[in-house]
Amino acid sequence: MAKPPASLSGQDEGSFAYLTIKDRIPQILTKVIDTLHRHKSEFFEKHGEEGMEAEKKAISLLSKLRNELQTDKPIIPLVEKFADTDIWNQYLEYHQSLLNESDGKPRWFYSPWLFVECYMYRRIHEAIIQSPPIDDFDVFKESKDQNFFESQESIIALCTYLQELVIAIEDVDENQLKNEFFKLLQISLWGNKCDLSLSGGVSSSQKTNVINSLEDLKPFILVNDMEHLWSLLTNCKKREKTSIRVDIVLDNSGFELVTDLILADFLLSSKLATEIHFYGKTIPWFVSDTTIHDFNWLIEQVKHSNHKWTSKCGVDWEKYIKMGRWVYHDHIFWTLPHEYCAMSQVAPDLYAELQKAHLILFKGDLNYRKLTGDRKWEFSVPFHEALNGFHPAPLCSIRTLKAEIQVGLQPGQGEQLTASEPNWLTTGKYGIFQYDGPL
Ligand SMILES: O=P(O)(O)OC[C@@]1(O)O[C@H](CO)[C@@H](O)[C@@H]1O
Ligand SMILES: [Mn+2]
Repeated sequence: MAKPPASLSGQDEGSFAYLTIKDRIPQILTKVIDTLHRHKSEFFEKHGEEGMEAEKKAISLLSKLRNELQTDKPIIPLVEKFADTDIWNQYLEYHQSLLNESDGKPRWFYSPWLFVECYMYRRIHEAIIQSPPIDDFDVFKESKDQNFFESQESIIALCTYLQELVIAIEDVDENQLKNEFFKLLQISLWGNKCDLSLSGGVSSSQKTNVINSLEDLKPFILVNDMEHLWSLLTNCKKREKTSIRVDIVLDNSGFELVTDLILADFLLSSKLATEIHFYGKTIPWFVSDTTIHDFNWLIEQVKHSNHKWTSKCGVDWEKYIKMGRWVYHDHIFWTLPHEYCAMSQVAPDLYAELQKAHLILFKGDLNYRKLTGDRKWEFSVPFHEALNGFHPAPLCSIRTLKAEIQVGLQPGQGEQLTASEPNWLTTGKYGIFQYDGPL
């Protein structure tokens, strides 16, 4: 197989990677520092003087980090001892070994963007865990929760839609069922527009009812493999009958997570699947990504809604978890900097888990970057090739485009878009359902 192309990186001045490292990441760091400041009295109430000292320590570590970044200092090893520390430091050494002597050390604007951006979030976590007793503070929790509350109207509309569908599901014919499946897939796709790291942590919630916009948004789906997903699941149903497992590698909490849970509920209610496995992040990640706390918190909120159909969703979701029909998994691999083609080597247990799925849905932009290695692929390279050997089970990326990477387009399609709309890759306006697996 030919060597994969070079990584996206901050070396390319003016690129989205460059602008992210130069502007967006420092902005996120500043916001984190501000969040800690604002929680000062809460830390004092909870932990007394010690809490205040911890806040100071975390802020000084984060200010140091911001300075390292802005002056393009070398990437330094992690110092604390956490479950993933050695793997991170080995990864850093590996990148060091790739450089010639004249290149110096891995640096913020020089090394692969995927590496330095993941490293930044890991260093934020390091600053927090080095600052007990506030070492379990999630610096992004507030904005994730705010996104959920600001999206209330859309959430209620979606929950109502789902419950009305579920009541009638026995009478829905095959064609209608397919139509509903496609609708809920698209809702989950456009739910990915709402991540908070793209907006530099500034609120980005869903205020309109997305169900009514689906037809208008269709032209913006650049790769649409929804039919393959339908064939795959209906064929599984015809053949296997007993168990059909769909795994969802989650992305953002708040509104996007609701759209994913609605889809997951529909898969069970329609019997297109019999069990759903979710994967979240073990540490706060890329501002809005889902941790187990966010997952449980959101279901609890939905359950206690004073809207009848919304709370019915929460009650059902909790029941699915109790029955083991919904299973949540944690794994440190998801917050490492590795491309997914390295998973079978770095996290063979996780790879083996994913192999049990009949279909894996990868939500969001960062998952796409890791699936394709965040490299400068030509737009027309087949998705299968860009996956570079990562094929645990049939899989599909459901992503709105928020980074300068896209494969599997028709010849000339990417170039045409670039000519007419220079920012098409990074605004989240376009989306894909990109499938890889047997047809
Ligand atoms: O994975 P998500 O939530 O869809 O997007 C994460 C994201 O905002 O972070 C990166 C830049 O900071 C971009 O690649 C991408 O837009
Ligand atoms: Mn995200």
